This record gives sequence, C-alpha cells and structure tokens, in this order.
Amino acid sequence: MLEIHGLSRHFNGRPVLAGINLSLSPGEYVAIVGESGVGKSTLLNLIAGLDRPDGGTLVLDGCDYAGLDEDALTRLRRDKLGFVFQAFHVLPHLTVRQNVALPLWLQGVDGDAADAPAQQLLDAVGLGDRAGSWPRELSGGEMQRVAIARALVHRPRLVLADEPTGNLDPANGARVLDLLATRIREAGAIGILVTHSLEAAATADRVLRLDATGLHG
Ligand SMILES: Nc1ncnc2c1ncn2[C@@H]1O[C@H](COP(=O)(O)OP(=O)(O)OP(=O)(O)O)[C@@H](O)[C@H]1O
Repeated sequence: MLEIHGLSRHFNGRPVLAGINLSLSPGEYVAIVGESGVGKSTLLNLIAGLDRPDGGTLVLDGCDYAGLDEDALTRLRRDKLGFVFQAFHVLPHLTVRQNVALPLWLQGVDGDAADAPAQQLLDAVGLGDRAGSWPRELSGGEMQRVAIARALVHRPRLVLADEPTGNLDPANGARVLDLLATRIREAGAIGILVTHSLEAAATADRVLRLDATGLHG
C-alpha cells in the first residue's frame, strides 16, 4: 500500500507540488498525465526516495519515509522499487544481461538464479539475442528496453516509470507497456506510469491528472 498525504515540494521558494494526496493498493496501476513542468518527475523522485519533500507524508507498506535515513532509503529502493527514468542509467562496463541482473545481485542473488530471470525479461522485451552485447552497441530504444527489463527483474512491490516508451517505435512501445501492465498485475505490485501519451496512459487501470491544484482522478 502506498499512502501519500499533503505532499509538497518547493524549489527556490517556488511551489511545484502542493498538497498531493494519493492512495494505491497492491495490484493498482495508474498513469499520471499533466502539462510539462507541472511536477510529474518531481513527484516520482519523491516516491522513489531520491528527493525529500518539504511537507506531507509518504508511507509504503507501513513504512514512513520520514523515519528513514539515506541508507534505509537505499535499501527500500533496492528491495521494493523498480524504476525506469528518462535517463536510462545503464552501466557501460556491464553486458546487457549483467545490467538486467544487477538488482538481483544487489539482493544477494547471483549465478544462474540471476541469469535466468534476466534472460527471461530480455526475451520479453525482444532483446534475448543481445544479452552478451555491451550497452554502447545498442540503440537508444534498445537501451530503454534494457532499463525496463532491469526495473522488473526483481519483482518489485512498486514500479515507477517516467516516459518509458519515449524512444520507442509504436510496436516496441506497445510491447513494453503491455509487459509493464502484465507484470504489475501478475505480481500484485503498485505501478505508476508518467507519460504525455494518452494512448500509453490508457494501458493503466486509471488516469490521474496533475495540475497546480493537485492530483485529480
Ligand atoms: N532540482 C531542481 N531545482 C530547481 N527546480 C527544479 C528542480 N527539479 C525540478 N525543478 C522544477 O520543477 C518544475 C517541475 O519539474 P518536473 O521535471 O517535475 O516536471 P514534469 O511535469 O515532469 O515535466 P515534463 O513533462 O516536462 O517532464 C519545473 O519547473 C522544474 O524546473
């Protein structure tokens, strides 16, 4: 369960988010849309624990972020979160399969136990035959699919995706959105998709609009 109450964030005295409320149960997958600059990525960064709010509360599975120090937030991200951000953060010195297996390694799972699910996810995003490639050998869209496979490999409780299909052609975009929705529903995870595409947003269970007055269902 993700519970957000009265969340606010200012930058240089300028309010970006004010009084955001959102409550999501396991298995719920929502899309957040809204004008450029309204604060969608800021909200995802707060939910990911990569940034701290100026006010309000964030509680995931009973755990209040306010009580967590940086180490505890890092553990929360490692154990419970999968995220695909606009910058892919694919590591250049690891192969494609190693990049996807990384979240499992960080949980102490390695060898075949990490390689097999990593390969399965790569197959699912259409990159099964590129497992041994290096990131520099991939196109932007292929790299984005690696990032999506990596975000899902450890079956996270909370999946955050910021424009995950921004670099993809329609067929691969549809495939990735379908994979995201299927994985979230099958795992009973919570999913939040930030997108400008109403077509992409329609693949979630419901669409929320963020504007200066808050989130609207
Ligand atoms: N670290 C920061 N310091 C100062 N201002 C910031 C910072 N991060 C975000 N902002 C500002 O907060 C506002 C919201 O940015 P954010 O990236 O959350 O918007 P967005 O809704 O995701 O936009 P887009 O749809 O264009 O990606 C913007 O005006 C941005 O300039």
